[in-house]
Amino acid sequence: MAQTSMIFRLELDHKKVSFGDVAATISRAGGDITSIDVIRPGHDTSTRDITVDLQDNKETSIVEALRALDGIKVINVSDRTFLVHLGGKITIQPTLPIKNREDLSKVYTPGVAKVCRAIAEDVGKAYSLTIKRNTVAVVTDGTAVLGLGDIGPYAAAPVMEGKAMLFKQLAGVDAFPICLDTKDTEEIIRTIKTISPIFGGINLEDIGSPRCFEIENRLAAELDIPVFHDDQHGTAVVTIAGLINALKVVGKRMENIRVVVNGIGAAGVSICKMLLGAGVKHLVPIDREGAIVRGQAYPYPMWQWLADQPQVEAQPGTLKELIAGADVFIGVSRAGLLNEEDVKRMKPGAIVFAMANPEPEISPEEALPHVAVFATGRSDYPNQINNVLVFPGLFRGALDCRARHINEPMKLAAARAIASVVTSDELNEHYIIPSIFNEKVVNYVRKAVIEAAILTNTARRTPPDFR
Ligand SMILES: NC(=O)C1=CN([C@@H]2O[C@H](COP(=O)(O)OP(=O)(O)OC[C@H]3O[C@@H](n4cnc5c(N)ncnc54)[C@H](O)[C@@H]3O)[C@@H](O)[C@H]2O)C=CC1
Ligand SMILES: CC(=O)C(=O)O
Ligand SMILES: [Mg+2]
Repeated sequence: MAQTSMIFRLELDHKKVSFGDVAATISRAGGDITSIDVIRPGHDTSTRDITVDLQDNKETSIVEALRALDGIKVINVSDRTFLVHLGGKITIQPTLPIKNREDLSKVYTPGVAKVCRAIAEDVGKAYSLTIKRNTVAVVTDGTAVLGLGDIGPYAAAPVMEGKAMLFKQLAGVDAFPICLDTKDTEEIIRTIKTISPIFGGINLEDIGSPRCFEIENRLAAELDIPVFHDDQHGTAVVTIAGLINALKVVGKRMENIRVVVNGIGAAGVSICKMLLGAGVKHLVPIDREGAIVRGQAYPYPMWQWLADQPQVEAQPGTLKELIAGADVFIGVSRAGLLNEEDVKRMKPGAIVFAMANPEPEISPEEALPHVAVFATGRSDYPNQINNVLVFPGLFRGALDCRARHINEPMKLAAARAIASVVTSDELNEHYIIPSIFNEKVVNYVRKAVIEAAILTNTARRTPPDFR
């Protein structure tokens, strides 16, 4: 259950109730008071805002317990998570003020016309004379939002705004959320192509599989700016980074481990591909109907591709059956699919990455006593394996060198760069992956991505610090 923070605005009648009673009541009902603000002091009554950390499901019991106290009026309850979303989370700022007519005639008509003509003569100038060189579209159709599923384009917006904030804060990239009200593959491709002139890159987000594969492949082939489906490749890159370091902790090698990947959708397919590229020889991909088995026929091209790989096991079975004897479990599926009995049957030195968001495949409380390394996609536990470690630095690098594409060598370089941020002195089972607030991450990823882009001839420009 997720931890949240609420503000309870209370009016206290001092003749009937003390603040000590209020604090004890909140604590008994499962809340942890983190701050108190006096909104209206008074001799007989006072109004206070009490900020409380609590489990998501405890709000009602705290309100009921407070209402049951004589002398307390609950005026308002606000969820701090909702408060930070009021009015949205990003804005657009001009780069210079328009103070007088002269400024106006330069940034807008008539002066702007000669800049327009210059770009019309040479569209490459869009990179130097418009926002294109630093702007990325974060595009979704709202069909696979976190692990919440098909919640639609309006409900997807807070996630896309969050990604845009992270792009800006972590890497200085201007990202704009675009939530499309269509699930039609052709319409999505056409729309993204149509809006692409102003963007230097396209970050596809939370588009359900299998449509996401065709959308990304077609756009990458038809556009000359990088197109990157974050849930596929961002997730795969950060997973490989985490695995490189987790294997060092348990003293195992890629070639010898048996890896179960559960959820062969957008993230799962790309993770499986990168695992094979990284040298894994025993792979068990599993979806709802059980294992994807070597030699069988499947309706989706990506599943068929997996079934044709020699490293994929030929053994059918369910997740519960096939997790026995695994060295590594990687979950990019749904909440709560495993229990402690399942992870107990893994090999000694087990590594579990339960990455479904917002709730993992198994809770840390259940898994931790039985596994050597445990990670989730969440920010409130150690070892956060989340694609936020990837997309800011990766796009920073791709934009800075004007990469045409984001290719496999660039992704592998990014994974190794993220892993290398954790030094051998720092590495331990609770610290296999750096924090997103570690300032080295974006710089290391950017550098590695630019080097790989230059080496693979996909860079169209050498940034000044690489000359
Ligand atoms: N930590 C991170 O950075 C990331 C985590 N994720 C999480 O991974 C999950 C999947 O995301 P996507 O791949 O984008 O979604 P998706 O919808 O493309 O794929 C999900 C896959 O899981 C399968 N699945 C559903 N229930 C299952 C079950 N009981 N057993 C086995 N497979 C099952 C579905 O059939 C589908 O193939 C979500 O919870 C998402 O939040 C995704 C991207 C990044
Ligand atoms: C982190 C992310 O992109 C997801 O859970 O979908
Ligand atoms: Mg996502």
